[in-house]
Amino acid sequence: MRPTVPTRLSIKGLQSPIAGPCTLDLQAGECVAIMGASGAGKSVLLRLIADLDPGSGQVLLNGRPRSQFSGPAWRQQVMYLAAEPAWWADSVMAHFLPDTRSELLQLGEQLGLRSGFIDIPVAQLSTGERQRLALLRGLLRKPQVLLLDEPTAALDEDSVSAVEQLLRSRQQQGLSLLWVTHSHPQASRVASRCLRLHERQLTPMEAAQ
Ligand SMILES: Nc1ncnc2c1ncn2[C@@H]1O[C@H](COP(=O)(O)OP(=O)(O)OP(=O)(O)O)[C@@H](O)[C@H]1O
Repeated sequence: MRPTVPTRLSIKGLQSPIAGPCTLDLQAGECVAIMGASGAGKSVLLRLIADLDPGSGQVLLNGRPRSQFSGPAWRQQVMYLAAEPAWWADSVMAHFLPDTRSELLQLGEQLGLRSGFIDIPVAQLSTGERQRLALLRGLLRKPQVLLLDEPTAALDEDSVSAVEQLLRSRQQQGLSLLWVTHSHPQASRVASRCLRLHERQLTPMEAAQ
């Protein structure tokens, strides 16, 4: 008998005036891609799941309702990574805990960030460098679910591969991903299932179309 994979995130009838009602189960270590036209509501849906926008319906993490978490505790576990990440200080390290410095350097190298990136003011990093840095900022907080909003939109091919490889290795450790992308090839590379958001509803689609 195959071992049962636990349900990591369970979404039931989640909706706002813009998206839903949506229902979806995400298993531990699973990646589900979400596609859909510009303006379909993909970012809104991720923000609803992260409890960043008001809505109704149920979201559970490992069977525990979101209502039992504080907002910050929920978002540390079910983390939204925006397409345009926010920065609140000039220095890179101000966005990370001091004891994560060596892991940050090692992961930065793995993602192809230039040497010394840690000491460069955030504003002087390129868009693609900041996008990778935002991903590391999220990963180093050890969430159980990452809600990824076009995480490789600003990246060259090699960096896209490096990001996909790093996330795949985290999935093997149990991290679950909801991955918004406009790229069918990427959806078929990274996801076990692909859903389309259209007219407020999520429907299954073939990843490779
Ligand atoms: N806070 C908000 N209040 C009102 N309308 C909003 C808000 N945020 C987004 N919208 C609207 O909701 C719709 C969906 O926006 P959303 O950003 O989720 O689209 P998307 O599918 O992620 O698009 P893209 O692929 O271009 O990033 C858009 O029409 C947008 O203008």
